[in-house]
Amino acid sequence: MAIRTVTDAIRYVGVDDNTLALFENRYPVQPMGVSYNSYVILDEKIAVMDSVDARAAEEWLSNVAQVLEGRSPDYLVVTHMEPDHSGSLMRIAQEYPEMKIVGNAKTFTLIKQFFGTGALSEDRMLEVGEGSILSLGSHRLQFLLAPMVHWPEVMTAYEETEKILFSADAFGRFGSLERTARAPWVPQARRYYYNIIGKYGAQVQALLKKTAALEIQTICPLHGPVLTEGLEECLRLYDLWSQWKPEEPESILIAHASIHGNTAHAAKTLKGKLEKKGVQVNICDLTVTDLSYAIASAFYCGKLVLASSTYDGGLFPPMKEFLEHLQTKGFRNRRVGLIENGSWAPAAARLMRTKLEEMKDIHLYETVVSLRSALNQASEVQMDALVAELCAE
Ligand SMILES: Cc1cc2nc3c(=O)[nH]c(=O)nc-3n(C[C@H](O)[C@H](O)[C@H](O)COP(=O)(O)O)c2cc1C
Repeated sequence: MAIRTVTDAIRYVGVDDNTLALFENRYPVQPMGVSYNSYVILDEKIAVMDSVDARAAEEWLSNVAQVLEGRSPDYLVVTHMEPDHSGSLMRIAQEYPEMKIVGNAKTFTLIKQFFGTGALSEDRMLEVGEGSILSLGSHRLQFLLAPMVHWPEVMTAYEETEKILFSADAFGRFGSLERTARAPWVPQARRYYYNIIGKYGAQVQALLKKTAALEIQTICPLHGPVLTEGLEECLRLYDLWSQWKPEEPESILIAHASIHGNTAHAAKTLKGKLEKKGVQVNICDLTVTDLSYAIASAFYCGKLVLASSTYDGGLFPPMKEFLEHLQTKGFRNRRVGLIENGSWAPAAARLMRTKLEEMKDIHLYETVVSLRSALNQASEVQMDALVAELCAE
């Protein structure tokens, strides 16, 4: 039971999931867990804001019932239909047969796709659109559509009286409320943003333009803590991230994928040389680091050095996957240096370049460090030239 008070009239009834291994069956969420957030607005009319993953249905329904104290909700607002927020929709719909489901036209299409055309009777569907108002009494929800942030039917709701933005997945972060109560918002919000929403920067920008006109005192996202402090910083970062701008333009991430360790050694040597010049350097071993963390680190820095072994005439798979994931998430607007290794026919630099050339606004440094098995005098000269280029701008 994790009922929390957002304001006198608004309660958090979401559920922590501390046992899920992979969010979206892909992104590790251990040991921090994840929360499926849901809120109840108590007024003359009662609105439940979103449901939760089916894994958490029982606990959520019990939380909702406790807050309702015998009343029935009038509305379930569905900000989007992704199953981690809609998996319990039919359960609550059955529990409270008078309750209407509030969504936009696309929401109802998806409800029919997920649950069948006859799952909800037409008279239970209350369709809203851009700017629609749902009055609950002293609370009024104004709907702002946010298509493709990051599903087509996403909408947010601004509660005008208490100046609360129910932001759907925007401003969410990994980490259950219990386990990450004192953790800073930014690191897991960044990893969540770039991996889950990152591709849709233009659509996030469109949403930010709409919210800029609102006075927002609280943001209630669908994962992670309710945001009441430091909102300006959260909004600033979302503005930056959604334009694919680095947080630290001068910082360098060295990401390496090495089979037997020689390429990794070269990457570490480069790190040492750069640090001697006073540069802030992060290093990431792609063979042991989960992609979602590597992606977040790459977007954080303005400069990236990729170091990869050649593998059967191709890229060593951890580097290949990293580049593909970067591309999917819209990686752009960065300066990139290359280190390749190959014992008989190195091809990694050419292959990395080809992939990077498919991305927008990538500036490749002229010097390529090409190793034949291990770093030697000749390749170290190349490395020093790359260091000079990396430090020149
Ligand atoms: C399965 C396998 C395939 C490889 N394929 C190539 C290749 O196609 N071309 C090449 O030049 N080197 C190839 N290599 C050699 C690697 O690139 C070699 O490990 C590298 O030169 C040394 O760097 P490392 O210690 O970082 O792995 C291959 C090595 C392995 C184990």
